[in-house]
Amino acid sequence: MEIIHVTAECYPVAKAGGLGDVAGALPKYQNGLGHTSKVVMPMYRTKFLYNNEWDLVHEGGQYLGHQWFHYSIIKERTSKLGFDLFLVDINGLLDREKIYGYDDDTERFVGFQIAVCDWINSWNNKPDIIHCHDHHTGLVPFMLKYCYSFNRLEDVPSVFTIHNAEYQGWMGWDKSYLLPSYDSWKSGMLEWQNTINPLASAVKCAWEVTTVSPNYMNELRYNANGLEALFEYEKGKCKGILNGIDNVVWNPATDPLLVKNYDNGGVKEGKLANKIEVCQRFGLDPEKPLFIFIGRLVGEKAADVLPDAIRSAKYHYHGQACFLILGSGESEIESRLNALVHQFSGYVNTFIGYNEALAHLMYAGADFLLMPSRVEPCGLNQLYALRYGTVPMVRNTGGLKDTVKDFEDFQGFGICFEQANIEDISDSIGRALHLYNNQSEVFSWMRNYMMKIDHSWNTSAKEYIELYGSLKKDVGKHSLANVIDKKDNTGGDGAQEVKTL
Ligand SMILES: Nc1ncnc2c1ncn2[C@@H]1O[C@H](COP(=O)(O)OP(=O)(O)O[C@H]2O[C@H](CO)[C@@H](O)[C@H](O)[C@H]2O)[C@@H](O)[C@H]1O
Repeated sequence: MEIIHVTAECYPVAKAGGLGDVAGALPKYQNGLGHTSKVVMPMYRTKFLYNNEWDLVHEGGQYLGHQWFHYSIIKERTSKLGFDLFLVDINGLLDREKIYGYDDDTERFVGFQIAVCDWINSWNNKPDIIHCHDHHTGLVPFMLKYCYSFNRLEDVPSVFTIHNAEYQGWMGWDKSYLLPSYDSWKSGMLEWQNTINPLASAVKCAWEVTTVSPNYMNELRYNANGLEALFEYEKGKCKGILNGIDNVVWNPATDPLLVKNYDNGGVKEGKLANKIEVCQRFGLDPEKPLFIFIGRLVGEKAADVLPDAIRSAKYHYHGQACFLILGSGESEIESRLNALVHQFSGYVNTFIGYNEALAHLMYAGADFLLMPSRVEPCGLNQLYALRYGTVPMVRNTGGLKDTVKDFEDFQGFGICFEQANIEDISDSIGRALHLYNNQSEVFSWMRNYMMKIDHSWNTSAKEYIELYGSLKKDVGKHSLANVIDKKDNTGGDGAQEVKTL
């Protein structure tokens, strides 16, 4: 099958979080299964762009609202990432240093989606699947179905994967003119609660919707930042497929970013060498267990609770532990964490910013990884921690619940707790310290066991392929539904009409 992934991020081209990791790995594993999986994303001004060679494969133009824009599609010459990578260059709109965070992000990503649809529409063949990721690509399923210019693609199955439903890409109706002209009876397919909601639109229009873990799929029906009723209604076409990890990029035996590589056999010595390096860099004591947190410093990750939870643990357990936090986000959380560094110098330190190399070293050097997330659709950090022999400490939510089992349960290998509050986090740190100081045999068994768990993309890449296969079989059914849908211009939901066929 020929699959085209449409995404705003892809590691190592441009990554802001877990979406980049998934888009950089899943296509490679799908190609390994004998398919042709490709990635198309915006052309930002990144190191990857300047350090690689590119061929121009297409040029085109379209309207973004009333303004005509020209776009180019360039392809990385050697397919060195294990898949064909295409970048969309829209001069002045996409070619910026950051991925997100501009006032005109709405225009940027609508322009990107129009260019992608226009480009695919120009192919001689049609792809078997168009797989879109998160709200920045959420209007593509609508455009394929209802925008007149892309009519030819209406029978191409679209899959939409939700990496995080907290962010939905809301835009006011005053921006609807940005979209290519569409069947106005279908404007209901763009809307949720009086605004254009690209994530909701994708859930309505995509042929199949996936989330990045099964448990998160269930949770969305009662906690989806306002979209609960939609997920309940569309549950028939929604499925959770657990994320995997790229076992080549994340392998402690070969990772070039570590000071010492190790595998199961040498885990104790290997981790110690990396821990000494981390501790020296941040003025921490390598004799003490090292707890780390890596991620965006936002409420969703419960980063706001961290400063008080660490302070509480510091008092309760008399400074038996060291903490290192890597991340950036809300400035208030950043300054509260930095205040902690001054208060507990030698015990707590931070790196405020984004640093991929340091993240690898920290997964290798730490003893415990804290993930108290309030919302965690899958979570990759805990999977990296497992692979590097670092005990994950997670709140029982989303994908964390699907991937970590408490060490006091049968064959458990992590530490789980229920609430993202000071007490639960601090108590868990107490349990971790007890494990580290008094149960060394259990601790080393856990390290060995967790490093052997296979969380690579092998299984999940196959699950996606099976899903695509089932959609290909449905092409006839969907085309017929579209015909009926077009005759019945009531603005109703296409999914309902499929059921009545
Ligand atoms: N300051 C920093 N420096 C270096 N590296 C940093 C960093 N901050 C984060 N990272 C890295 O970014 C990635 C974070 O991935 P996560 O899956 O844990 O969260 P995220 O919320 O971004 O992803 C969303 O999408 C993914 C993918 O589907 C879901 O797993 C997740 O639950 C969902 O919230 C990891 O590779 C981590 O090491």
